[in-house]
Amino acid sequence: MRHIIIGTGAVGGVIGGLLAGAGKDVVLVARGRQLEALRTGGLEVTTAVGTVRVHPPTAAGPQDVGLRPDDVLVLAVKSQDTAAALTAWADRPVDGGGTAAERLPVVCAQNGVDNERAALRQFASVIAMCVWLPATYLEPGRVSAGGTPVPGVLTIGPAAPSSVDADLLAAYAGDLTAAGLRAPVTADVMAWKYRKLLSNLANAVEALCGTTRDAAAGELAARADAEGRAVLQAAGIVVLDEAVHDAARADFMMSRLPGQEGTGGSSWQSLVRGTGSIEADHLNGEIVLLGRLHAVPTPVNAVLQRRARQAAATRATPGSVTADVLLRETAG
Ligand SMILES: NC(=O)C1=CN([C@@H]2O[C@H](COP(=O)(O)OP(=O)(O)OC[C@H]3O[C@@H](n4cnc5c(N)ncnc54)[C@H](OP(=O)(O)O)[C@@H]3O)[C@@H](O)[C@H]2O)C=CC1
Ligand SMILES: CC(C)(CO)C(=O)C(=O)O
Repeated sequence: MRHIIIGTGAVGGVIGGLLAGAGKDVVLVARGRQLEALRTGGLEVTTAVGTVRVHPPTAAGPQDVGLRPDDVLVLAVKSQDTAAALTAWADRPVDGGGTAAERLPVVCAQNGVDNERAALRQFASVIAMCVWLPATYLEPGRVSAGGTPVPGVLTIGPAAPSSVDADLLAAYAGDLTAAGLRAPVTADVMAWKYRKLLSNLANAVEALCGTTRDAAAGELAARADAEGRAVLQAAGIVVLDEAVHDAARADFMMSRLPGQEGTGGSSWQSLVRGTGSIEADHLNGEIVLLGRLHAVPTPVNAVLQRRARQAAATRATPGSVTADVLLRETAG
């Protein structure tokens, strides 16, 4: 099996780097300064276990890769970049005949719940991954993950019934496990991802306010979560049972590494890097969309979605607005 990591940022870098460090066949797809750094110095991955530096082959896009029947396409771009990435890879020929969309599995190593739907529109075989991996893009060529006792827990399963061969899923989980990650396989992975979506509603709070830890930011995050739960219930969507969620998380700490305590999650990192876009349309925006479809008001997620999008577009840094201001806006 060869792992083609499409989007070698924080999550893609950690997963691809650990796989390469374990001797697995990996191709790192990246762009800009990250691609230059990977080509000149390789990729450094630091976890609580230690640091590895790996030098797998790199690619700027599908034009640089001769696809093989044993390839797995691992989508690790932010959700707003999913459609472009899928379209770029879908119609590429695979050795022996057929296209990537017909023959190769896609793994959505992403937050949110709409990447799988986008992938299933084009690819026949889609693996969903619930990513518990506190990963940081430190600088070009360097990433880290602070989870303990393993860097991350990556729960995987078919994104749609019968869309994934069971042997392939087991082999993929085996490679992740060999890389030092935990990779439980489950038939109800989308229920795990909807539960994770609820946690990720606070990503925008952290990015906008710089923290989720003070009282007002905590209240904002709690209200976003309550709206999310009401919407998912109204939509009849199955969310992972809280007891199962807590048990699965019991011995796993989503910590940051020493010296990186001041860093934040993926949306916070988007603002710090000034990438100009943020994932809120696919996180808080998913709740807003479902709220509209099922007539459940979502004022808190709507404010977070709009404010996060504006903050990214104006290159605002984390902490540009207080939670009190946002709470007042949600009141109308
Ligand atoms: N970071 C974390 O701790 C966690 C993140 N996640 C989820 O994982 C996903 C990835 O997040 P994260 O790793 O933080 O994001 P990053 O922004 O760190 O990494 C994504 C990378 O993909 C690159 N990219 C985008 N489009 C393409 C493309 N078409 N071809 C090649 N490279 C591309 C980006 O380049 P550029 O910078 O130029 O845009 C960037 O380097 C998101 O869904 C996120 O929510 C889930 C759990 C934890
Ligand atoms: C849970 C968390 C915050 C881990 O970093 C995450 O999923 C993210 O950064 O998007």
